[in-house]
Amino acid sequence: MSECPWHAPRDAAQQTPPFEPPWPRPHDRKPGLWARFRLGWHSWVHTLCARAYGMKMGETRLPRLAMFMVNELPLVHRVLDDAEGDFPKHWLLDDLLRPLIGQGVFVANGAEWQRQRAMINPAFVHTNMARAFPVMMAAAQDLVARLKAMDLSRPVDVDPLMTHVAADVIFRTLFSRALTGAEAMVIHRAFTAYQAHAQRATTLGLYGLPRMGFGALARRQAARIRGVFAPIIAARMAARAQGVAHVPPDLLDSLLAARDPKTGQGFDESTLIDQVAVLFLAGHETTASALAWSLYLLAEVPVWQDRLRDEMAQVTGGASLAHGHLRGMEAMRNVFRESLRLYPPVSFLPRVATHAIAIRDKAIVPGDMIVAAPWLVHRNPQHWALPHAFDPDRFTTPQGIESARQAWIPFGRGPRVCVGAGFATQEAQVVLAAVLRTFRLEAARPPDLVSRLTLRPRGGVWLRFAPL
Ligand code: HEM
Repeated sequence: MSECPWHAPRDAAQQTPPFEPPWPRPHDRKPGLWARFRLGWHSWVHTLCARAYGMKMGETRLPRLAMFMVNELPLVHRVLDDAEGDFPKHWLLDDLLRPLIGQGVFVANGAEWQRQRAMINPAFVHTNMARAFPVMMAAAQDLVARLKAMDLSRPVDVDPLMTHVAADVIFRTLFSRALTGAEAMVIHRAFTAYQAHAQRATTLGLYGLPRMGFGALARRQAARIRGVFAPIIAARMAARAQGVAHVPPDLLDSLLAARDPKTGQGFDESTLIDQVAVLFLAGHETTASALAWSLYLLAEVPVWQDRLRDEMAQVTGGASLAHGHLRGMEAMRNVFRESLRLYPPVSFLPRVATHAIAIRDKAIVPGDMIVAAPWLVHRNPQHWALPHAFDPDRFTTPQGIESARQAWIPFGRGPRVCVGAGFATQEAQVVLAAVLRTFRLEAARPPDLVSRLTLRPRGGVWLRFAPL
């Protein structure tokens, strides 16, 4: 049997030592309350000490909150798989996100969550893979055109470019039109500022301190983001009221047609904007971050760029990418998986205890926060060999496949698992393919990172692009 080039055994010269991309070095000892406040003001992963990465469960007491971090797999699974509703989403998420997404499906709990899901589930037909493929291709081609039009003699920050392409994909899926450059800029800037203000407002709240206007600043940025799509929704609702149908129907149409199975009621305008905001934000911010990190990792390890180009050539035979090719692009999927492992865009999943419960030796009381953190689970040496190293091939070994099943949770797991995982993976394949087929990448400098609502590069991801 001839050897498949992208499953070939690793070339020792190329892979040893494996590349270890930047991550915040942990503290030797758990920082004290004031140090945690100062560090957490910017980014929660910067508060972690070395022991946290291998611990089974940790406890942190803040003035307004007791927080338990679960890191042992059975506990992580118990919290996320929660069938009894013992661990619904924590109010902290609601606090962080309400100005942006109201009480949309991402933060709702219990019967209200079930009602919203029943209403919006039919709309997910628009995120069907074959249907979404041409939309993704069009957005990826526009990205390449934007790159070609730039001055490539200098390093380029791919962070806003990835926000643009990911927001463009979800915008086209929702509204059947491309996102403009001006809209993309508003969204990127406003969301970056929103994350900083919301994080500060919440941190102050957790320490029992006044919010010093950060809540109002966050609300202002949220209004700028919602202002991008509110007029589109209002116009579509007005047209519908006059009997003018949008052809062909898109995700927004399906949300407009959604009905509560019990009452037959649709969404009112403000709740509809909330749901659109959930899909828009959940659907692009995370994917944009994952794409920026994927490009950075590929830029640092050029041998992986070559492997992906070889894989594409093999699978497509040099033709343009078709939906049917994606299945065969396993190395590409593994690069994306590894990027999500190292830099999970949703780095912590906060839940709240609804009743008194003992976990290990901890007595948890109602209202305590229980966190499962993809950031820690993905870097726990008990689950992953060389956990801080970039090694997409780990997903092809029996041990890696088992780790992926148990300890790879970038999309969460259980009843609240991400509904867009397949969509995001396909989108990543399409965008990475379009970039790698056109350019050779080189990292200009290692990026810094910051973890707030999402884990993002700080100060941009600066790469050099050389046309192929
Ligand atoms: C790399 C990209 C993505 C990542 C890493 C990601 C991650 C996640 C995670 C971790 C959750 C669960 C949160 C929790 O348990 O607290 C989630 C939920 C969700 N995601 Fe994603 N997501 C991505 C892309 C998308 C896309 C493309 C869409 C839509 C097209 C989407 C829509 C949603 C929605 C609606 C929920 C809430 C589901 C519910 O609670 O019923 N996500 N996502």
